[in-house]
Amino acid sequence: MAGADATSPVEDQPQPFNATKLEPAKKRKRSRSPSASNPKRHDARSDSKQSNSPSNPLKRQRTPSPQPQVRKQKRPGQRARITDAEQEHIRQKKLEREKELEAVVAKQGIHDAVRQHYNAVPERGRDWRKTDSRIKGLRSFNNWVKSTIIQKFSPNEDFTPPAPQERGGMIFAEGPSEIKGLLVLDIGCGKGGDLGKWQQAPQNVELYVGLDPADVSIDQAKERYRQMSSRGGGGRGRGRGGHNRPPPRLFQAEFYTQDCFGESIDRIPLVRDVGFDSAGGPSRFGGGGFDVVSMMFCMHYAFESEEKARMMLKNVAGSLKKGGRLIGCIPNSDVISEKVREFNARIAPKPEDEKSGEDGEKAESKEVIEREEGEAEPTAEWGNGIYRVRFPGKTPEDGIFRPPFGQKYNYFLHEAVEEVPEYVVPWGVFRSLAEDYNLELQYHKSFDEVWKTENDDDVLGPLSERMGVRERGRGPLLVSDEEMEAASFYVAFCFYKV
Ligand SMILES: C[S@@+](CC[C@H](N)C(=O)[O-])C[C@H]1O[C@@H](n2cnc3c(N)ncnc32)[C@H](O)[C@@H]1O
Repeated sequence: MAGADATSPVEDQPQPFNATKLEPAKKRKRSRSPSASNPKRHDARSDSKQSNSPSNPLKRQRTPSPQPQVRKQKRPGQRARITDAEQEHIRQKKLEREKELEAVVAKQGIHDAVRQHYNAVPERGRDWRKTDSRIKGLRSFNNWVKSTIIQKFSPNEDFTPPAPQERGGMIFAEGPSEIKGLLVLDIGCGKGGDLGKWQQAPQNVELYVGLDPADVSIDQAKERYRQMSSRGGGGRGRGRGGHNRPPPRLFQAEFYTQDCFGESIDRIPLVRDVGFDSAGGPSRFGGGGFDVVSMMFCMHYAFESEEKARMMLKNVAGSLKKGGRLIGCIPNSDVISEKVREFNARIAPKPEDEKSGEDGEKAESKEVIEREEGEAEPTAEWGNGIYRVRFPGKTPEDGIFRPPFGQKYNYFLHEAVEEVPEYVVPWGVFRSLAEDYNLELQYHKSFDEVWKTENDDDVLGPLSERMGVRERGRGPLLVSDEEMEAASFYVAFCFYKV
C-alpha cells in the first residue's frame, strides 16, 4: 500500500442499499457494456493476444498502454522556497529512514519489514480519520472504491435480491433472505477496515475469515469485530438501508495471523473446513469452499518473487469454489511504467548534448550537470504533497520490468505509510499467471475510472455522498486534486474462478 490505511469503521460504511439495483456479478458479466468491462487502459487486443499465447506468463509481458494524460509536474520555483538547510534536513531524515528499513530488511527480510511497519501504524479512531486527517478525502474515496467492488462482485450467481417494496418513497427489502450467506476470505485484512463493508454487502455474509501476518493488526481487527458485535452488527443506530430496519445479523468472523504469500493457508483448520483444494500445480484446482477472496491493497507484496506470487495464487485458487470471485486493488503498473519512461527520457542525453563542448569533452545532460559532486545518481521518483513513489536503483528505459518479479520501489503516503518497500505487479504478467490458476479476468479499472463510471449509479452515487466522497445532493467532490492523483495510482479488479 498504500491504501491510506484505507480502513473505516462500521459507521463509515454503505447504509441505504437497494439490492435490486445491482445484478449479481455473473449476471452482469453477460449483459455488461463494452465500456464497463473493457476500460481504455486494458487494451482488448493485447489481452486477447495474451490469452492465446503459450502458458509461460514471463514471456508474455505486455507493453504498458500509454497514459492518456501526462500529469502536471511540480511548479517550477517551488523547490527554491525551501532553504538549503531544510533540504539537507529532509534528505538526512529520508536517509535515516531508509537505513533503518534496510537494516530490518537485511536482518529479517522484506516480509518482516512490511509486517513491522503495519504493526506500528497507530489506530487513530474514526473521529480523527473523519476530521483531522489531511488525507480524509483519500481515505473516503478508497473506502468507496472498495465498497463499490464488494457491492458489484460479491453476490453469487444464483443470488436473487429480495423483492423491494416502495413505501413513502423509500425502498424496503421484504424480510430476511433465505439464501445461504457468503463465505468470504479477506487476505491481508489488516485492522479489519472492511468488516463494515461486508456487513452491508447485497448478499448477507455468513462467515468472514481475515488473515494477515501483522499480529497487532489482527488484534485490532478482532477488537473492531467485537465492537460491531456489541452494537448488534449495524452502524450507529441504523440498519442496512438506513431506514431504522434492524441490521442484518452480524456474520461470524475469525481472524488469524498468517503469511499468505510465503506459505500455504491450508495450515489453518477453518480454511480446510470451509474447503481448500491443495492439489498439485496450476490448473488442477477442482475448487475450494469460499465464495469470495478479497485482497485489498496487499497483493503487490507477493510480487517479491515468482515463488511468492505463485503461492499467493495457489492460496486464492485453492480457496475459491468454481464461480467464486477474487476481488482486490493494487498499484497500477501502467502508471508506474509511464512515469519510469518519462523519467528515463528526461535524464537521457539530449541530441545537442552529444556535440563536443569547447574543451573537447562531451557536455552532459542538464540533470546530470545540476547534480553535485558525490551525489547519488537520480532515480525514478514522483508524487505530490501526500504520496511519493521512489525507485532505489536503475529502471528500464521502456518501462517494462524484467524480470517481472522483485522490482522494488518505496512508497510513502502521508499519515499512513512510511517508505515501505513494495513490488511492481506488471498487470499483463499477473493476468497471465492468474489464468494458469483458472482465474479469468472480469473487471480491471483504475480508481479514477471507477469513479467516472460509477458515480452516477443509483446506489453507488448516493453511497459516495454518505461516505464523504462528495457533498450531498450531487455536490462537489470532497477529494482534492492531490488526493485524486494519489488514488489514481491504483486499479481495482475482479477475476472469476472457472
Ligand atoms: C495497506 S494494508 C491493507 C489492509 C486492508 N486490506 C485494507 O484495505 O484496509 C496491506 C496489508 O497487507 C498485509 N500483508 C503484507 N504481506 C502480507 C502477506 N505475506 N500475507 C498477507 N497479508 C500481507 C499487511 O500486513 C497489511 O495489513
